[in-house]
Amino acid sequence: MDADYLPFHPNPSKPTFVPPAGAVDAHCHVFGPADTFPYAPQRKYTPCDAPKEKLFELRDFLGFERNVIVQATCHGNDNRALIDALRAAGDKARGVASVAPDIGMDELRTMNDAGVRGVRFNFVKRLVDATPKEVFLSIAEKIEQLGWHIVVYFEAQDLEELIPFLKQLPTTIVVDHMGRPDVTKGADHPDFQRFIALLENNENMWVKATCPERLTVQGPDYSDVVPFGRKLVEKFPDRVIWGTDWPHPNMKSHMPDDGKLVDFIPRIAPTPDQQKALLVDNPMRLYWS
Ligand SMILES: O=C(O)c1cc(C(=O)O)oc(=O)c1
Repeated sequence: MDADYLPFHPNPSKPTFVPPAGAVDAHCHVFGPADTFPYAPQRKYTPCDAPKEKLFELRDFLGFERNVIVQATCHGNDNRALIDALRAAGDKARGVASVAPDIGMDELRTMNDAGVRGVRFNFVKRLVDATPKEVFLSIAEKIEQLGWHIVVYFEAQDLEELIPFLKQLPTTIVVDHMGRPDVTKGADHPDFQRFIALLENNENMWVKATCPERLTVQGPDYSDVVPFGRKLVEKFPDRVIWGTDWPHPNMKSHMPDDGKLVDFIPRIAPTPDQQKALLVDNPMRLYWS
């Protein structure tokens, strides 16, 4: 583990908010264990181990029933830890993989049988080296045949340049972590309004109302992130999903208490209908239908 790497919270608090029956933690990861599933040589960080057993324990403790496990960049295109976790969870988990452009349809079908339903395209420069757009487009063509979708992780300042590429993708697209807005600019700032307009004009684009702990500048009550999450839930009630982002890679300012992250949900989705759509209906439609 990197010297300055913060491990996940050792004893998260029990949330006050009780998720509705069938709730899905729709963005989380498994790391290693390194002696069984080594981290990728080309990784840009070395995390602590965060095995599937700990993820499933947290799922039950927080009151969720299912996970969508997203391949993290520390494992590169080696999805073995993800597949292992999916096979252990059976119908309680689905996955989003990271694949190389030369992957065959047989291997994709095997991943689909294990519960993979999407691939991830990462544009965050501190996490990955750039991938040529045509490489991503060739992967998109293959996974479209399986009915999979594409999760995209980018920073707000890169959005403008990415829009033409995003419009070329033939599948549903799910944007990680609210598109990482600069919360100091406020939810009415043109930057976030442009992101809202992009989703309004592209019905195939979904968004994750996740990671207040990464976006806040005020600190662990995350109040400066509430307006952003609430706006997305109000504008896109049937295209928004939520997740813990456990085990929270690369956190520097603090390590979030996962119970407190769950208590963030009613602040951005105040009504039971919004909570059911965010936590059950939307992720079930995207990953279990
Ligand atoms: O902001 C991050 O550092 C981060 C990294 C990864 C990953 O390494 O895959 O995934 C995330 O959802 C967030």
